[in-house]
Amino acid sequence: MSGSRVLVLNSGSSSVKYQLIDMRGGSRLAVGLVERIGEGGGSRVKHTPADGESREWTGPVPDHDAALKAMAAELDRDGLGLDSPELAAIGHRVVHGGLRFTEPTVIDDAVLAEIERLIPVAPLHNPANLTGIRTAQSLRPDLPQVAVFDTAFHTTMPESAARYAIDVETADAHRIRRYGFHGTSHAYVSRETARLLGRAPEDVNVIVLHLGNGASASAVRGGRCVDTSMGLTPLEGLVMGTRSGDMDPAVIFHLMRVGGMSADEIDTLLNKRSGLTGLCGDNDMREIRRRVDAGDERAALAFDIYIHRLKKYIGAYYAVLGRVDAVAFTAGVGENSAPVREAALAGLEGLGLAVDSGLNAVRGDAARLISPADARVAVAVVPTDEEMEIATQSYALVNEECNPLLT
Ligand SMILES: Nc1ncnc2c1ncn2[C@@H]1O[C@H](COP(=O)(O)OP(=O)(O)O)[C@@H](O)[C@H]1O
Ligand SMILES: CC(=O)OP(=O)(O)O
Ligand SMILES: [Mg+2]
Repeated sequence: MSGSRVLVLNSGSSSVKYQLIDMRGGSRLAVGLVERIGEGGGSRVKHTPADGESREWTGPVPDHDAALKAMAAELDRDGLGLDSPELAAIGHRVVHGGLRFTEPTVIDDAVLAEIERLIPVAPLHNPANLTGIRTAQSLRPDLPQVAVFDTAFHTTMPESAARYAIDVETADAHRIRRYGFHGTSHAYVSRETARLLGRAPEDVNVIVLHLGNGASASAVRGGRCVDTSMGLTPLEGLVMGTRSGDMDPAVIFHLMRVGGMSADEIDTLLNKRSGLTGLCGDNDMREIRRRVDAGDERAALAFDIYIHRLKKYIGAYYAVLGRVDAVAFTAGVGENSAPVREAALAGLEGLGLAVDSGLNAVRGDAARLISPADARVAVAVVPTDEEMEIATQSYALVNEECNPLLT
């Protein structure tokens, strides 16, 4: 293998994020985002080459295939086209890998079929991931395509955390268990937190709070995940932008029997019209905080419900781990919202958890501590970098596959 560049694709339900990374030195040659895919003329493309101005346009991007072609055209304009011999691999974030995929995997027809089979348990994500892979294959059929699975990091969870307390035969027949998601981020952030503390990951217990549009918490003991808040699908756990997180499953029967709703309608309700959006009409934490500060009661209640759930998980994972060295906040909300971080830990001084309000208010892109100097448990803001992690894992895998001494 001669090339040293990896293109990373993170295809979501209505967006594609991409980065072209040179693995010699780890520099990002281009970073881009196609969002609001399929929303008529309202799609937006933003492309930033490392050595040039950002380009931004809005216009029709009808589907994920078109989004990837728009990305390819933007890369071409910078002389970074997909036909470059410098490209060593394309790395794809794939959300659901079931139990089969515990490691990054070179994609072949059997891998594609398995990702497709898992669509019912990741209906918002796996279809977009598949389109990303198929379009990338059509653009560069000769290049290794690598899948890096959100579920992989969580496969170390013990059965006591991974199983639901339902009839074992029924669960096994349908492979119903807790898989967990955002694993690439939880792995990266827990490792970076150990580095920030100047300790080996094997010696550190961390509660990672990945708070983006989708949100999940995990308990990481010595670098291995022992529990996480998402389950069979990315619907369980924390209150999210548009997803409900935990609730009594009987709500679903009630909505069917008494509310006359179909399974598909309830699926849409819980995945797309719930969470912060369902509670107050907004899913963006910036807007919610603006409304809270202006005295909006619905936004204030939505914020309180979000924080209450988060605090419950922090307490639960404290108990699961027994000893906690650090709590790490990451992703869009975790990295940027000082009010969320402060409220989530308020009143937990008895657990050794506290936030220094001066440090918490400082903005920045680097991993940093926000707990008081004498705190028993470190509290950190650790920006996640799923793309670099996917690129690193993909590049390592294709190099390994090319090394005759290793095969
Ligand atoms: N400056 C900010 N302050 C508060 N929240 C923010 C800020 N910037 C982004 N966010 C939140 O982060 C969310 C997006 O997080 P991100 O991790 O990018 O999500 P995803 O990867 O799921 O698209 C937004 O919906 C918004 O709620
Ligand atoms: C798994 C998941 O919820 O991903 P995202 O946060 O990208 O929607
Ligand atoms: Mg994300």
